[in-house]
Amino acid sequence: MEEAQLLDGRLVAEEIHKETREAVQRLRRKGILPCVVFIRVGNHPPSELYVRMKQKKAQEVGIQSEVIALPEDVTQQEVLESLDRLNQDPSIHGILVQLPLPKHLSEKKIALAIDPRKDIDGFHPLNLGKMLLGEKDCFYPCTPLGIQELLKRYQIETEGKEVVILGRSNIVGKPLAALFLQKSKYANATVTVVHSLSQNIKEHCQKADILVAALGKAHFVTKDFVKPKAVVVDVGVSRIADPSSPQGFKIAGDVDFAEIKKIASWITPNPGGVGPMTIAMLLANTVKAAELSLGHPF
Ligand SMILES: Nc1nc2c(c(=O)[nH]1)N[C@@H](CN(C=O)c1ccc(C(=O)N[C@@H](CCC(=O)O)C(=O)O)cc1)CN2
Ligand SMILES: [Mg+2]
Repeated sequence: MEEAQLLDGRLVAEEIHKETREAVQRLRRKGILPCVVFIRVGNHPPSELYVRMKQKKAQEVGIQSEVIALPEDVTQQEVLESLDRLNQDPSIHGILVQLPLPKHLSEKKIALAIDPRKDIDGFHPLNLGKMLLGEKDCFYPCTPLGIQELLKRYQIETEGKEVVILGRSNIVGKPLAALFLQKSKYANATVTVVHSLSQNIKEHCQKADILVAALGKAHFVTKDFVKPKAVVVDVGVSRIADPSSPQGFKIAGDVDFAEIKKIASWITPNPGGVGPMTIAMLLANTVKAAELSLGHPF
């Protein structure tokens, strides 16, 4: 059997960044300079890396950005005060608080404190609710949006397909299920969400035409989970020990790529699949926020 073709997230993300750069130029001609603020709390090396990556890409597409690095022991009140100030500032279009947060901070209260019109992560309950209803004048979470966009750019149809999602996180599994259920192009799927308390996990996965692994367990999905010719999307990232690498670790996806690429029809590499798409959609959402600030309230 032929090997799976790659769903190249890096390549597609670059295409999207190019479109974003053009949109930024159009906004600049109208006197709007899109601007995003990234808030990071404490010292969490992966978060530091992801925020740096976001900032670098923002700069490349012409979006102004600022990072606010708050100490590990910042209080909930101080975070809320920073958000309040950013909400009030009309020169700022997008606000993002990098997750995960230290235990003493409430992700829920923080998501709720971001003005939904600046919530480029799409984590505010208003945006999540609107997404569930299929509204468009809102923000969808970037990883689910990136997965759908990746399938779209490779013209992989989802209509009527069995989509199985492994993992029910608030930032990937749950919103992705809502997205694929919509009555729209690159949705209209039959969606199953499988999680740690599900029974017969492997059997559910074996039925998938499109299998999305988002549980964060290195190489959990082995080839016996995958139907021949299925489309496999690998979201999870784990850092696993690797004495041969200078950092002492390497990135491992949820999927056993080497084995599954022999039976799938399409597969995302990891790294180089969903991750870059997440950042591309984030900057696209930032442009959307700047466009909405031109006077389309929601
Ligand atoms: N506020 C948010 N927090 C988090 C989100 C999010 O969407 N909003 N998602 C993840 C982390 N994340 C973005 O923030 C993210 C993770 C990974 C990548 C990425 O491009 N990874 C590279 C590999 C990089 C490496 O580790 O060496 C890849 O997949 O190729 C982008 C974004 C949790 N927090
Ligand atoms: Mg889970």
